[in-house]
Amino acid sequence: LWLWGTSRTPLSSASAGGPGGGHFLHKGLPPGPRGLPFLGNLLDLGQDHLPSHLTRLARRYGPVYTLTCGSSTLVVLNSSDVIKEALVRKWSDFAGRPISYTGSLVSGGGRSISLGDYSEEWRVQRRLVHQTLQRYSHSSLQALVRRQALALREVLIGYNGRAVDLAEDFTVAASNVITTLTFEKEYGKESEELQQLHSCLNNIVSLWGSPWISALDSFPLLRKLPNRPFSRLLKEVARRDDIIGRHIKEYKLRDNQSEDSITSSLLKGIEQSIGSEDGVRLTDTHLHMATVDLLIGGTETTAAWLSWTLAFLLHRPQVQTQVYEEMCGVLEGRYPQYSDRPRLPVLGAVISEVLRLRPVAPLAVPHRALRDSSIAGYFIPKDTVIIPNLFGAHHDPSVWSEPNSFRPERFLEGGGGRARDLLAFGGGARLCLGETVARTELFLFTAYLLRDFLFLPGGEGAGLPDLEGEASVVLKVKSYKVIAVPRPLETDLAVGPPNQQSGDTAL
Ligand code: HEM
Repeated sequence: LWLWGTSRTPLSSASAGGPGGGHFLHKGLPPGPRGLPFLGNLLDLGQDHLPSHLTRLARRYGPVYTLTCGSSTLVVLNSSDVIKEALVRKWSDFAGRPISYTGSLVSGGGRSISLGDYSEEWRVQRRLVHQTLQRYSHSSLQALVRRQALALREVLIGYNGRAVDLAEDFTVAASNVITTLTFEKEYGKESEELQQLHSCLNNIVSLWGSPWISALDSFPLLRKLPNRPFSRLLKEVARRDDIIGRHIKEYKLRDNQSEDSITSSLLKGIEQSIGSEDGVRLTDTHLHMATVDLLIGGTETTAAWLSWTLAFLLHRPQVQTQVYEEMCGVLEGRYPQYSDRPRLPVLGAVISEVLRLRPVAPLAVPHRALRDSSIAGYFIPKDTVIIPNLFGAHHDPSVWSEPNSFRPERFLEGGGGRARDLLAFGGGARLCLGETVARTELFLFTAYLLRDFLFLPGGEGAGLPDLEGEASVVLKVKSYKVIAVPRPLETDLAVGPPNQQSGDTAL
């Protein structure tokens, strides 16, 4: 069950009909599966792998359908056409976030970028962070990611060919990119400070996806009953605020603050907004919550994507060889730079295909209709919650041939895959704020890893990773082990991974 927030959409009496035998909820709203009295479609929304379940419902009810849950009305979008119509073409109608009781408690009263509703204050906060990220991307981002990629290389060499789960190492690498961006701090894997920060942020994300907490938004009466997961969530939020508050305080006291860090840029923005006449006044809470946004949005996502990439490459080792050979041919022994992308199309195709098959934020973040509007000709009343099912759009058989197979070649010339139908970062006013950072990381981390190591399934008789994964707010691969064999420095193209499996991997 996801956090939908509360929609105030009026529900009129239901009447049977609509494609796939769905029922109509509100004059003009898209039809959808019939729900239970009072509970609505709670059972659908409580499914284990929700993105897959919503995708299956789309086969029956079409690319746009309605679900209800308590007092919430949700419209689920399942194709790239309808998602682009709502998020990009009609962005100003659908740029809101659900008004949510629990969301407000975890986001400093809605002052975070990801959960804050669309407002002038939100726009200024988002613009400041975006501008700083763009400036940083032009100046220091590559060097920062390269440093982390080389640190990761040392960690992998230290494993000495042992079978290991790399998920935590990927988290440390991605997290160091963000902590450097925000308050110029890097950590080792053993750092207690880092462990505390991560356990706290991870707990918040997993509790946030828990049905016991989502239910508080859809069924307000439940707020009066004791709720242990909710009490834990509030405790973790207090711990998070304490840790981040301490970091910001330390940063403010430092003499040598970089002009480019998000914190110094936001501090300047706050100062300026205090004297400005446009009525927008940013506060320390905006700075605090923007830091939380970047840490939560920028760590587990990138780390999960790296784990997915290795998992798929273990299933199709010949693709790993192709990427390696391509780099050997183009780079002549040097490490890649971001500007090498056009000359490394196979690597680019792998990145796109993993983003397609496993968009790590599979249902994006719920949107809210700011006014009455329409999608695909259906009437969408103000305050309806909109769920962009990116996972569903990326598995749409009318757009992607063999949608369940890992086939990077579809993104090579003549392969038929259209990058414009990829929506892993969302779109419009709520487009992922860290897309540039993420794309630099995906490219450089993957290129460095595949240039320096041959990855093999972990240990004698080890099976290949499970590719279904576990879907919560972030879509993660189940834990698996891998062996990283260092490549010879002088590239030997004759040596590639053993051909364990040929042909496409049907997932
Ligand atoms: C593979 C990596 C990533 C993917 C696939 C991804 C995807 C997404 C998606 C789908 C959304 C929701 C868009 C919507 O609401 O329609 C989002 C929002 C966001 N992402 Fe990312 N993301 C990634 C990495 C990052 C990184 C590295 C950062 C930070 C540096 C970041 C920061 C954010 C923030 C702050 C938002 C909220 C934007 C808003 O509400 O205006 N993400 N991301």
